[in-house]
Amino acid sequence: MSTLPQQVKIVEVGPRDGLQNEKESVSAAVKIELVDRLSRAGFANIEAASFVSPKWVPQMATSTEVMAGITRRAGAIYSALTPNMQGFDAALAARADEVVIFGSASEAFSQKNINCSIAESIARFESVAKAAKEHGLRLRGSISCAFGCPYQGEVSLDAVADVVGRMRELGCDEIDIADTIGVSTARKTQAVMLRAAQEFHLDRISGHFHDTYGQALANIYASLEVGVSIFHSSVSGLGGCPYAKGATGNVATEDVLYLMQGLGIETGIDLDMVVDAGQFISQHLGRKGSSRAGNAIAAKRAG
Ligand SMILES: CC(C)(COP(=O)([O-])OP(=O)([O-])OC[C@H]1O[C@@H](n2cnc3c(N)ncnc32)[C@H](O)[C@@H]1OP(=O)([O-])[O-])[C@@H](O)C(=O)NCCC(=O)NCCSC(=O)C[C@@](C)(O)CC(=O)[O-]
Repeated sequence: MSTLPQQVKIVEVGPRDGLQNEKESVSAAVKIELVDRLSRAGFANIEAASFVSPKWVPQMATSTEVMAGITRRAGAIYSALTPNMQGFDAALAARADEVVIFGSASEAFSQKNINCSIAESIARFESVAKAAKEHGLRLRGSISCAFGCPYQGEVSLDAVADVVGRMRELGCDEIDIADTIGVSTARKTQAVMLRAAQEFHLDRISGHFHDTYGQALANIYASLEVGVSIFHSSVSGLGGCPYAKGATGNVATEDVLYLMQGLGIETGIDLDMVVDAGQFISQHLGRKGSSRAGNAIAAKRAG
């Protein structure tokens, strides 16, 4: 049996990846309350904002207000997506601790999501990366469609490795390997992670899994087996990408925490408080949350 990491970092992406796809506008006050609840639950890293064009993703238009209103937990990292210098300047002004440049391993998705080719996106990210270093901000690179693309289908291991290498050259502190449309399965996940690890430090690679085909937890376990120790998840399983039709939410944080608890892997996060945060946002959105563990724990509490 392979040795699993003793502790992992869970990056909570619900306030950004989770909410960005909601059709009805969610007020800044609700987003702030959500981030604050997650901060109190113990997350060391929360993706709280996205400084993208409001014409492209209207739900994220309140990002400045959200960043100004949250109560920051000492030492925690609050991240924001920044596709270009306009986004970077806004993130800097909003006191983001980490900026996220987001590219793709698929040419077709790159065009749909950020309106440029992969090569153009890397050129655009250069100035963002340089500015992040100058201002002492952490820099994260996110690579969409590393396991498959809704527009072009297959994405090769070499295509993923190429973008990982480019993100490394830009000076990323962490690189996310994202299954945007949740199509991967366990062995494929391991192959992609191991290929990415030929280009970048394994302990700074994160797995970002959507649960569209119900494989996210299996993919996380498979990633643990090959030594990945950073995972993204979304409270209550919120989410989807506006430019990946049919993609469902990220893997639910409650489910990931329940898995880690069972495996005896330390996360530093209070599962009960995350369940409460999940109930809070689900009630606000007027629907039942999609975390299996979250719903089971809430039902057990209710007797
Ligand atoms: C990248 C652009 C801006 C290019 O969009 P563009 O139209 O090519 O950009 P442009 O430079 O020509 O600017 C057009 C307009 O957008 C404005 N603009 C330009 N930049 C900004 C900015 N930063 N903030 C606010 N406004 C901005 C700019 O000011 C201008 O406004 P106008 O003059 O027309 O009024 C656009 O394509 C965009 O915003 N895309 C964002 C798409 C997005 O947010 N997708 C979801 C996040 S990625 C994701 O979810 C995947 C991930 C990370 O979770 C991992 C995974 O699961 O795969």
